[in-house]
Amino acid sequence: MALSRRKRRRCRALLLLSLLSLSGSYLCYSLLLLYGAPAKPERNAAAAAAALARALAPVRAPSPTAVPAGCPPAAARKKLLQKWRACPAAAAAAAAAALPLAPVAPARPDGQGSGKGNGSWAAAGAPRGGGGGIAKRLPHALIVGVKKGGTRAVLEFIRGHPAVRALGTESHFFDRHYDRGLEWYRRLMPRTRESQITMEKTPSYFVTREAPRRIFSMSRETKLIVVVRNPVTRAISDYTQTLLKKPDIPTFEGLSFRNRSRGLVDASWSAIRIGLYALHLESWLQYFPLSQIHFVSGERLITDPAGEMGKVQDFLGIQRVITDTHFYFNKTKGFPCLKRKDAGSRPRCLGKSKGRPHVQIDPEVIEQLQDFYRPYNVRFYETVGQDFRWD
Ligand SMILES: Nc1ncnc2c1ncn2[C@@H]1O[C@H](COP(=O)(O)OS(=O)(=O)O)[C@@H](OP(=O)(O)O)[C@H]1O
Repeated sequence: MALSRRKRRRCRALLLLSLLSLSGSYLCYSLLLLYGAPAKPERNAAAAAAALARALAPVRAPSPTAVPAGCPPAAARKKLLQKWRACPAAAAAAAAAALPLAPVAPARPDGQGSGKGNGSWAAAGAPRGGGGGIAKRLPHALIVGVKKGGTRAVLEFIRGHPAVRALGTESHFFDRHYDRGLEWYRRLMPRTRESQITMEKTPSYFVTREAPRRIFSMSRETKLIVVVRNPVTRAISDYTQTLLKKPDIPTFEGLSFRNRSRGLVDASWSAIRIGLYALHLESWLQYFPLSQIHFVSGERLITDPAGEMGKVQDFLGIQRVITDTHFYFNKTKGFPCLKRKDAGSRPRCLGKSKGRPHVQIDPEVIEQLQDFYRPYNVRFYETVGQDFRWD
């Protein structure tokens, strides 16, 4: 009798155990079904391609249908831009939703990258190569453009931050030297602690078709900075530089137009082509969400360097260390310069090739080019959710 009671107890225990294991398996399967559903990257990629094609096809006559869901359509350009400013989160969300791969950096409320000081850099983007101590690491953030936008100023200003180390020269890895391999690239970098950000700037990346894919394959977490400037002023700056190197080149007007009287602009000339920001941005948005790209206004960088650099620091997720106290306006140069660090050191202005006088251009030519760029600019403002006021 006592034995059969023991047997019964054992049976009950066994029954209980089987029930528990069955419930456990059921719970696991439910969780798998709930969260583990495989993504459909091909469909997302196709949707991204379609969304981008829709957004960029009517470059000459921007259509309000390009406004993402959540932002009411508007007919007038000004209104359209106001709407975008009113719902930047929707703009960022639409851009992110159209992308083939999920964004890594958390979106800021203004749709411009990660939140201010949101934890250590290492947490936001693990350094690659070299372990935890002082080592050369692949860049976490890149200034990818644009040529003559003010990229040197941004790099020189940000490298004054103790959490940033930057390569001083342009490596041209992702456009000219990609075949040398990532290890070659890494070796070019300055040594950093794990908590520091490694940066590099090469402005030609922005217009290099393969650059977004290559940078993405280095790390999808790479933060991208683009310094943009009125495309007409940028083109004149670019031309001024070329003219100094090759004084025999044709005039700016001659290179800008295929037929000036008919207003046919030659967009195959690189000085003009680089300024078609909306078109170049298309390639980047196929790989990176808008929240991972920060746009610096080249104009505000001159009038309010601390303000623009504050936003760059927020984007990088580092403390606002570079502030008003770091800058002074150098009247002789006509540009902001970095203050002396101590009484013995010299104030630091950028070199002679930065902020030089431009070649004089006929105001009518400037107006024609402004007209040419206007729809591209509008498309660019719409895509990034910011009005750079180049008109
Ligand atoms: N603080 C300060 N000092 C000097 N220059 C400044 C500064 N901030 C922005 N800029 C503008 O930077 C323009 C050069 O842009 P980049 O550095 O991107 O040129 S480059 O592509 O690396 O050649 C340069 O263009 P130009 O004025 O045409 O020379 C400047 O207008």
